[in-house]
Amino acid sequence: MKQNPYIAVEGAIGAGKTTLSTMLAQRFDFRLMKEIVEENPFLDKFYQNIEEWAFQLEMFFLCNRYKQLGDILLTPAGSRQPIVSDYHIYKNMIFAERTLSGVQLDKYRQIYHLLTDDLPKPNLIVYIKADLDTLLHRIQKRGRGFEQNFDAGYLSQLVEDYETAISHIRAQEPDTVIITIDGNKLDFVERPEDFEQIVAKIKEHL
Ligand SMILES: Nc1ncnc2c1ncn2[C@@H]1O[C@H](COP(=O)(O)OP(=O)(O)O)[C@@H](O)[C@H]1O
Ligand SMILES: Nc1nc2c(ncn2[C@H]2C[C@H](O)[C@@H](COP(=O)(O)O)O2)c(=O)[nH]1
Repeated sequence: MKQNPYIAVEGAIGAGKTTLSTMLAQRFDFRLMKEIVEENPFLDKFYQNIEEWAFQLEMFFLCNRYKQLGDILLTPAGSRQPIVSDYHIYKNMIFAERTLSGVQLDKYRQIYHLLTDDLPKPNLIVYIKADLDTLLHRIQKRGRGFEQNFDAGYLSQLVEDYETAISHIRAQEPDTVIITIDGNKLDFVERPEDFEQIVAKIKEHL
């Protein structure tokens, strides 16, 4: 990856994406793209009734991510700052395939492809792979009101969905480097040496 570095950090809810991407942006002096969570008007309602609110929520995430990425990525490549983002655009499909069905999913898929097919993709993905217990613990630690009493079944399905999605990206985007890190063992928050290990792996591809 010599030109236009664009790193996306991915992993299931609570894996540490925002934390790690913030640390990486600081370390490499890259532009940080963080998704909007607290101002999302549908998340609270969604967790109270997934079926009722899923379409509005998925569309909101899709439009926000498209706007945020498009504003930055659809500028001439030469003038673009290196980027680290706490999501990959495909995250939309991971969630939508889980929360939507029937006509709504069909329409969502069409809109997703229309909006995102021409967006430049990251050249490097850091995939934080963590098991259910670790994720539940971190979601609790984060302490967002709407995520308390989190449905372990939903999260467990998402953990599997992420595995499938990473395999899909590996097949569809063969030029993308994917670095998988063990989110159960590596504690980049508390142990500087763990963070340095991740930085060193990324540097091999910069
Ligand atoms: N490797 C880690 N070790 C310990 N705590 C972590 C680690 N990564 C994240 N955390 C903590 O877990 C919570 C969720 O992290 P966050 O970055 O918000 O995850 P995500 O963006 O993937 O949902 C935060 O409170 C964060 O400080
Ligand atoms: N149904 C969806 N939920 C989403 C999506 N993106 C994020 N989220 C939820 C999951 C968390 O409760 C919260 C923050 O996400 P993190 O992955 O940063 O923990 O928002 C989505 O596309 N669909």
